[in-house]
Amino acid sequence: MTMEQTFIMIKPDGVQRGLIGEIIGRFEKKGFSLKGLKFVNVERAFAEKHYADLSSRPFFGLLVDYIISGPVVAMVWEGKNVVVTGRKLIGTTNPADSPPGTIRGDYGIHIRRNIIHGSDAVESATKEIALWFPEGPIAWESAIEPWIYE
Ligand SMILES: Nc1ncnc2c1ncn2[C@@H]1O[C@H](COP(=O)(O)OP(=O)(O)OP(=O)(O)O)[C@@H](O)[C@H]1O
Repeated sequence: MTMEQTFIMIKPDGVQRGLIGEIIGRFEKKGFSLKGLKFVNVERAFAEKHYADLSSRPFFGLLVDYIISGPVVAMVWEGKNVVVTGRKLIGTTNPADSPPGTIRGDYGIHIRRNIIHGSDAVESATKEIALWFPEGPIAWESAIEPWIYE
């Protein structure tokens, strides 16, 4: 069975605040499967490419400054409806509108420092995974899959 994949990034504030384990734990405990993981510092040009769709927005420069301000955790997660469900685990862009129980609702306050990124559609997930993981995700099958899906 080919499963949907999404690109998830723990932003520099999430790393600095010690939320890596918490965030990975939420995706893991939900039943999603980790298919790629790297801890990296990104260069300005790379961050601009990742956020190219937002280049005309007034906050673009500060967004790029923020993303390159410290290391990030780049991940590929796999599972049924992982793009949409992953965004639900994350919450809405502004943490103030994000209910408790979501990652941004539980841990964020400021609209830019919202801890985590998740692809917003299957097509952007494919693009972002190719950008961040040109070598391709890791192919493996989790032994607990039969306990998560029927
Ligand atoms: N009005 C704003 N002011 C400042 N920063 C913003 C604003 N809107 C968005 N951002 C920042 O830019 C990022 C990308 O914005 P986008 O509209 O794609 O939101 P998102 O899809 O919820 O977030 P992401 O793409 O990071 O998952 C946001 O996560 C946030 O860090």
